[in-house]
Amino acid sequence: METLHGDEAVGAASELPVSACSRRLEDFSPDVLQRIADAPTVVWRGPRESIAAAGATASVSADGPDRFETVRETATALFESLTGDVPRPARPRLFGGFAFHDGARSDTTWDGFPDAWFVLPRVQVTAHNGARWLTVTAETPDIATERLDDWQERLAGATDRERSGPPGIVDERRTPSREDWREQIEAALSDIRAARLRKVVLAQSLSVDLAGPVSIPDALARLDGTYPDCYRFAFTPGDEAGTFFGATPETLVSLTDRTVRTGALAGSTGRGDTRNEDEWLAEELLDSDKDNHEHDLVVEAIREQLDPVAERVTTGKRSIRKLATVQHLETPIRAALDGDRHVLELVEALHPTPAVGGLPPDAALETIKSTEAFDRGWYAAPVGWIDADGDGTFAVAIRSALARDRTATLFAGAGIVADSDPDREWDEVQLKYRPMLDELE
Ligand SMILES: C=C(O[C@@H]1C=C(C(=O)O)C=C[C@H]1O)C(=O)O
Repeated sequence: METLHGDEAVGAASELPVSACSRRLEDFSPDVLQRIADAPTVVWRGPRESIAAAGATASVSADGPDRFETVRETATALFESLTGDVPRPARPRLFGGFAFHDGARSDTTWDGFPDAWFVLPRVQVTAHNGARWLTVTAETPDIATERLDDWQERLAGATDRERSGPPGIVDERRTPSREDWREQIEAALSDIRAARLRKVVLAQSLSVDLAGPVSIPDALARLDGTYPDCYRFAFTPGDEAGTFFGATPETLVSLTDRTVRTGALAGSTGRGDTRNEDEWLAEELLDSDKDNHEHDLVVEAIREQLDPVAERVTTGKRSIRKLATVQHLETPIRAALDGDRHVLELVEALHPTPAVGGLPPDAALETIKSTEAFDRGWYAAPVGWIDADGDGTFAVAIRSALARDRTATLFAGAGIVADSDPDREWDEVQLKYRPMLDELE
């Protein structure tokens, strides 16, 4: 495996010949690869396609503020040296993600997850529109063909097994405590009143000890059922790193050719126990000045980032996005770009949107860093894929957890604006833990 780091990455990648080949597969269970492959592994499931991948023909990691550019340049060089004819849905892609902050780490929770890490998998299984493909990459066409035969056999030979349930939680630690949270929110509110901030998204972390290890394939299978229109993802960069997984409703950006799909998702309430209560909560959210303000800031910021690179930016109708435990205000945003751009240029411009960061961006990031007593790592940061055309899809990695051995760390946050109430925001964060907690307890 070729591991490329920082500045060396671009030169090394362009010298690396890579061959890809692919074959249609008959029926097999989509989570087989995850169960039988060693790290690194990746799972990426969107509403329209489902991908599992393993091994590394090449990988790139980068640190610091240049991490987007390093990955973009390395990816471009790597794809230039890629040969082989593969049907579009099965095309080889680089999968990976970024850390939320570009500064130094404040603890060891995220060891094994660089500030940026992307992998060109050796083996990739793609399900799209009812068809399945096995794609492999290798240093030479001969090795690729051998690998294709080998993996086809291994996948066909894997037997089904019983699914396990959630492992169960034996202990938990919350950061911050409820009291500290109140103080943090009050401090943010006073910055908002003093006009130093307009909005800041403050997060919490919940570390749990488990009665046993989590089965990520089984957790994802359950998340598929509960969150079919979310991005379900799992990244395991190495043996020791653990797995960062989740089911996020939030698209950061999806680029196909010159068409950008994104959206604002901000402003939250719970789900009702009855249909009437649920509708009442939705109406209240649609009418809430506080939530509409919180949401407007996100729409405005995304439009502002896209305007300089777009011929046209269009904003759709604001509506309610209902998820199993929360409902959000959502506005779809589309843009037609004024020229060819790499998806990572857009990722860099958009991350973090005020849905997970705040406004003004620098003041909000400083507040987050000085307030949160844990490292966000990859939480609320971009995760997704890039292809040879520079297209790709990135989601915002919320509703997520980092699982390692018999522990897991969950993360969730809430947007603080004038009129936010610390106790309501606390409750909102607890609802946002639910998707991951339900997989653990
Ligand atoms: C920050 C999170 O969610 C974000 C914050 C929201 C809000 O404050 O209303 C809603 C959706 C997300 O954009 C999270 O789930 O951790």
